[in-house]
Amino acid sequence: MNLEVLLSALDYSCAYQLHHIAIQNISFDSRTVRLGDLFVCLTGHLEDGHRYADDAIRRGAAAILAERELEVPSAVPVIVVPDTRAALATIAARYYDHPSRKLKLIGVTGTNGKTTSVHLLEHILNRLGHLTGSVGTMGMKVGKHFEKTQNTTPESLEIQRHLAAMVQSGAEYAVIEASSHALAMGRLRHCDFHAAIFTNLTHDHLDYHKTMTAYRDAKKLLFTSLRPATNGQAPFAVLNCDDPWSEDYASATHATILRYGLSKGADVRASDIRITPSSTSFTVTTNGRQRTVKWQLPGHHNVYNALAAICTGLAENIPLDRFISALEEFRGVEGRFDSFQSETGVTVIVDYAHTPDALQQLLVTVRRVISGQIYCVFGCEGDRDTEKRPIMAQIALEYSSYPILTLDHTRNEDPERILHDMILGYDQNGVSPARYAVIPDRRAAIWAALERAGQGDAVVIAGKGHETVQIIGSTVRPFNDKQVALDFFKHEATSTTKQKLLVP
Ligand SMILES: CC(=O)N[C@H]1[C@@H](OP(=O)(O)OP(=O)(O)OC[C@H]2O[C@@H](n3ccc(=O)[nH]c3=O)[C@H](O)[C@@H]2O)O[C@H](CO)[C@@H](O)[C@@H]1O[C@H](C)C(=O)N[C@@H](C)C(=O)N[C@H](CCC(=O)O)C(=O)O
Ligand SMILES: Nc1ncnc2c1ncn2[C@@H]1O[C@H](COP(=O)(O)OP(=O)(O)OP(=O)(O)O)[C@@H](O)[C@H]1O
Repeated sequence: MNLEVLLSALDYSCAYQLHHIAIQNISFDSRTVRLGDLFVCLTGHLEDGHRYADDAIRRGAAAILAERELEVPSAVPVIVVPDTRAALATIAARYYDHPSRKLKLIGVTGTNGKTTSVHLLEHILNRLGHLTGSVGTMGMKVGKHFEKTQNTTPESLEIQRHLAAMVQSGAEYAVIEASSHALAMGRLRHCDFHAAIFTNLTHDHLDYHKTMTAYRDAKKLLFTSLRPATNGQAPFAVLNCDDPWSEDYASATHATILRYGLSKGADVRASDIRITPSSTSFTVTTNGRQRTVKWQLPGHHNVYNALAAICTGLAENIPLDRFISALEEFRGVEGRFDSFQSETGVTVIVDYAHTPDALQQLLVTVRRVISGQIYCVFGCEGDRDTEKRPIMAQIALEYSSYPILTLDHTRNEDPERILHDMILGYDQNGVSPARYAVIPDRRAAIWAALERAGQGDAVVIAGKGHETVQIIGSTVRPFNDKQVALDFFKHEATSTTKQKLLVP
């Protein structure tokens, strides 16, 4: 694409004429630059992309987009803008020809439930014959094409590339997770949202946002970026009316609002919720109509996820009965309440709960279906929100029979420090060490819980869900909670067989 055309929506300064330069591609990582690319220097948390302009030029960059003049070795134009991250979003949308305008783009935001909601909507829309694409924690998907994503909500260039791939594949809907980091960093600028869904706002990410108000305001950006009515279709916002933060979002948007929840004022309301070990059922009331829903996803929190999806179906004029039938077939997302029972009658539940609210919802749900002991193995991530650590440990103590505190990804933080933060409240409140265990090695912690558990008990392994690695310092080692639990039972079975063989 012609560079001057690409930059036409930006205010920039540059000592060179640009109209004769054609660029092949855009990159914000020098390591991926190829001949003829435009390299965009981003200031990161660890590195400053401006330091890599030379590297990008060595690899063939045709031009550099930066926030300041740079001494570059050859006659490569340096284009200066005040904010390269904002500029990247603008040119990415231009480069891919504004793909979000050609899709019904649905954004899901909230502390918990984004991934579940995106997968649920994708499943239902597909079942009803609509082609969709999705982006989130589990990756980017359109049709049979799948790509891993580094972030829940990738950088703007990646987002626009994914949306363009969806348009190319003929998708009608794009359903994407809108993380608060992404909204705050402007990764979703120039995304023309048709709908915004809010799940909930509870304690998380205060390392980044510092205050709950700033965290709320980041999410608000999704509601202020809903597009104007297009082709006679009004944008809509779906809000959880049982969450007090919802009204802030209601007042921030011009879109049609649909509210869901258990309270009387909800447009889509659930009542008569029954949770059994194998299913959850509830009654949905909307527009004076009632319908019973029975599905496999456990817990009140998943009832909320279902209600948010039903609001979306209503706003899209999808007949309620058809929508609910498709919803009932949804089997959940890998690593979210992923459970199995051992031959010895122990229920193992692997779940991605890594926030205080998610952990509480999880343990409350487990208590409803398990009458025996509940062993809860979990850790808190290093280099992330430290404030939530003692809160989560307190929740584990209150809602499980026996917490086993262990490590999650420690990243560059001292593991001792993380565990110290977690048990801070226990120490202050004089909790007896007999009521919990601290086993830093995650594998040993999971095995210790499984060794203690007997028939009718549950072992809840929280925090890492579907993940397949554990990051300790700069080492990324393969690790999957479910596999570790399965290994335990395999080991048990082999040692029992060996013992039998040894008995004369
Ligand atoms: C802390 C943070 O937000 N980091 C994000 C950031 O990376 P960074 O700032 O650390 O990048 P950096 O390493 O400092 O490098 C700065 C720039 O120099 C460039 N560089 C660097 C080295 C080199 O040799 N050449 C080069 O060009 C890099 O490509 C980058 O453009 O920019 C990267 C590219 O966009 C992101 O992938 C990365 O997300 C990391 C993985 C991350 O964990 N982010 C978290 C905080 C996050 O955003 N999470 C939310 C979800 C959270 C949730 O809901 O649970 C998300 O949406 O993912
Ligand atoms: N609506 C909800 N309310 C509270 N907790 C929920 C809700 N939905 C899911 N959870 C809990 O949060 C965990 C993570 O769910 P999910 O992956 O859907 O959320 P997420 O918002 O995508 O999380 P992340 O942004 O960290 O990837 C689940 O395993 C479950 O324990």
